Amino acid sequence: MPGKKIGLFGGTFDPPHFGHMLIAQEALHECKLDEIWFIPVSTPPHKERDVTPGYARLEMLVRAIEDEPKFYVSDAELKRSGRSYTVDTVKHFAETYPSHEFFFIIGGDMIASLGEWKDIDTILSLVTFIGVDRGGHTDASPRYKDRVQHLDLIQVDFSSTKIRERVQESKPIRYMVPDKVDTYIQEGGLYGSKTSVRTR
Ligand SMILES: Nc1ncnc2c1ncn2[C@@H]1O[C@H](COP(=O)(O)OP(=O)(O)OP(=O)(O)O)[C@@H](O)[C@H]1O
Ligand SMILES: O=C(O)c1ccc[n+]([C@@H]2O[C@H](COP(=O)([O-])O)[C@@H](O)[C@H]2O)c1
Repeated sequence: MPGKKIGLFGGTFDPPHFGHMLIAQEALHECKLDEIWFIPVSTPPHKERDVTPGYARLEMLVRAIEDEPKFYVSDAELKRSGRSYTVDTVKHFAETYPSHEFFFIIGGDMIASLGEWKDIDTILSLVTFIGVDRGGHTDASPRYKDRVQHLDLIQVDFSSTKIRERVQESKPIRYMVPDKVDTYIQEGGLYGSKTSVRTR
């Protein structure tokens, strides 16, 4: 298989939103990547709250990327039990696809915490980070600066937290998430949504 430039995009995606999609598209274009692989975590390494079951987050991602031929979803982390450490994931992909070049996309809020990631030196030997501005957080510690490529994007102040809150408050989330994700949330009663079954 000829070598490709792959942007790995790990996240909780609870739910996926247009902030995620915009970042993925911009990284693809600006960094001249061939594909983006979205990787939903099984259990987030640094978040303590309960997350929506993996199968539902995976299904939302599959629906979100359906029309974009260069976007893929990987269930590599969902298939592993325990916390989803990035080092295990990038080792798995580097071994499985030795001719590919891997990048790992992260929001600005995560860049500053790279020093706390499990086995960060191994990760840095296998991927280059693509860091995207988010609410003014952008700086990597000097130790990792030359391994993080910065992408200056239109900033979208969306978060999954905000979307979950809006659903809970019965506020619309249209134009914040892909329509198919919105439908999945409403039909499945996710995040406390009151299902709007159209019967009279
Ligand atoms: N609007 C955004 N701008 C820049 N980066 C983002 C944005 N939303 C998410 N990201 C980044 O995408 C990755 C996955 O994010 P995640 O799935 O945890 O979404 P989130 O919106 O941060 O979720 P939550 O609000 O539940 O913490 C992380 O690296 C995060 O920093
Ligand atoms: O491996 C780690 O130590 C580590 C620590 C914090 C975050 N990550 C990864 O960063 C990605 C975004 O995380 P999150 O919590 O914002 O969804 C996701 O793929 C996590 O597995 C990884």
